[in-house]
Amino acid sequence: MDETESDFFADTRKNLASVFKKSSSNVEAGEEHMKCYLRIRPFSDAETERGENQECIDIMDDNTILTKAPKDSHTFKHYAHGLGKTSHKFTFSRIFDEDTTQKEFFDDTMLSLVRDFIDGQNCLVFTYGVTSSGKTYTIQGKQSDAGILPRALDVLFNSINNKQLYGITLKPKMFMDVSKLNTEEAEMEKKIKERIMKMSLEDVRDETIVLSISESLVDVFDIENRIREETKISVEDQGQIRFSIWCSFAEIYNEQIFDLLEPMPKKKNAKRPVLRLSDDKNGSPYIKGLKEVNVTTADEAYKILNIGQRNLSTACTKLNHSSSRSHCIFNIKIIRNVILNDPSVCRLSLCDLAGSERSSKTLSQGDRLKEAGNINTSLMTLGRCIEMLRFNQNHKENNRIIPFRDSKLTRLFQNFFCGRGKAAMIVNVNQCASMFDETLHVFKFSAIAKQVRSYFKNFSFTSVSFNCWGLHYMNNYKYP
Ligand SMILES: Nc1ncnc2c1ncn2[C@@H]1O[C@H](COP(=O)(O)OP(=O)(O)OP(=O)(O)O)[C@@H](O)[C@H]1O
Repeated sequence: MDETESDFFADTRKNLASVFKKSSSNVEAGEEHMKCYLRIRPFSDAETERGENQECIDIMDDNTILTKAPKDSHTFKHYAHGLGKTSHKFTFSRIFDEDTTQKEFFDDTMLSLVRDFIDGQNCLVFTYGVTSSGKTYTIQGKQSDAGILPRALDVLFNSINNKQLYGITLKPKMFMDVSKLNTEEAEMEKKIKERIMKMSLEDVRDETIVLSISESLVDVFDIENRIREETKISVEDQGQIRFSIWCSFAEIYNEQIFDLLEPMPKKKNAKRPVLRLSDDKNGSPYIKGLKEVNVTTADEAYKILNIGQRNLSTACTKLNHSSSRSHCIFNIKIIRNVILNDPSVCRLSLCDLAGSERSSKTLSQGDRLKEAGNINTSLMTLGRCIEMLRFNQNHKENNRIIPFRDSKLTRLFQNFFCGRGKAAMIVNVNQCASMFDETLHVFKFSAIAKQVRSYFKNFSFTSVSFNCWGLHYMNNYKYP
């Protein structure tokens, strides 16, 4: 190659690299402590009547609370026997009191993550708290007052509205790969979507599992009348880009994974198909066979959420009639198709964890006890992973194995904790005196979690390769 030619290629490479860089993603690589938000829910009338308000939680400022053990709690009794303390101080990235509206909560916590997600970052948000503490209310909310998930969907579609990829030509696969679809495959995808969208209440009527439909979902199919989030994030600086959005919804129940977009089996005693975890070529775990549905509007995505919610198995416990006994993970994937570039994928996962209380509190028996045991196993594993992550970050020379593989939940979270995304935790609490000991556990868990640093990379930029005029660009990603 003579000098002029090599100059030409060098210039071309430079130009393309700048196009590539600009249009692929705006998110910088970095490191930050995992955001840990506390949301305190108001007392219900019944709780007030029962005398649950004993001023156990005192909000000192935007970041600090002081807990005071009520007289009937184990914590207080231990103290009376000379063990421990009656009051503890905890800090959070931000504390939201009982008067915080859904809109305020979304704007101050989730909106920046949605911005990162639209810019190409993988993000995980999970709620942690005892049963009836407001986890589902925070994620899903009500039709008239949406939680962070429907609002995130609105912001996403408001932002990419006129920049959607036409037709179903690409589909996400595995953790964050993408495949090209031929005409037949595209037709198949359309049919799968039509089938899912047609699912209605009738499909779950015969179900033998106890199903409890949350009050927030009574009018789920009156979607046109829902209140929408109007915020929009500009994508103009992302160059010539087209977006394609895909959703999936999974449930982990008794350490088994189910597709919430799979119709409930009609026959009595028929079992729901169990899905398995698999690793992609980068070692990233993903749920094999989980249906991913192409959605073109926020309303479609919202309908998917509600269809999945209807399929969700719930068990009645003494504490909360409609208490959710499973971990539910709603995934949104964006395929970013940039001119001169291979498509790339980023994902936002929102996980509504099962209640963190111990089984004795919920008077669980038999199957319910097994259920509660498994919930606690995965939450305990999550606790151990978070503790080990913190240990490893403070002992770089003496790293220990993080037990991600000990539960399905932690395997799925693994990527977000290991440099392939950002994670944020929402701690939900009620202020009931009778739940104080359990709530204190939640605070102690969050005290460790908030010390974990998340390393994140601009993954969509670093993992993409492209070919042009014989040039080949490939960036190998090294995990921190
Ligand atoms: N911030 C809030 N403002 C008003 N009501 C709330 C708030 N948070 C929760 N609630 C109400 O409290 C009750 C329990 O909330 P929710 O069902 O979200 O709890 P949960 O933590 O998801 O429980 P589970 O783990 O059993 O599913 C619901 O009736 C919900 O509407």
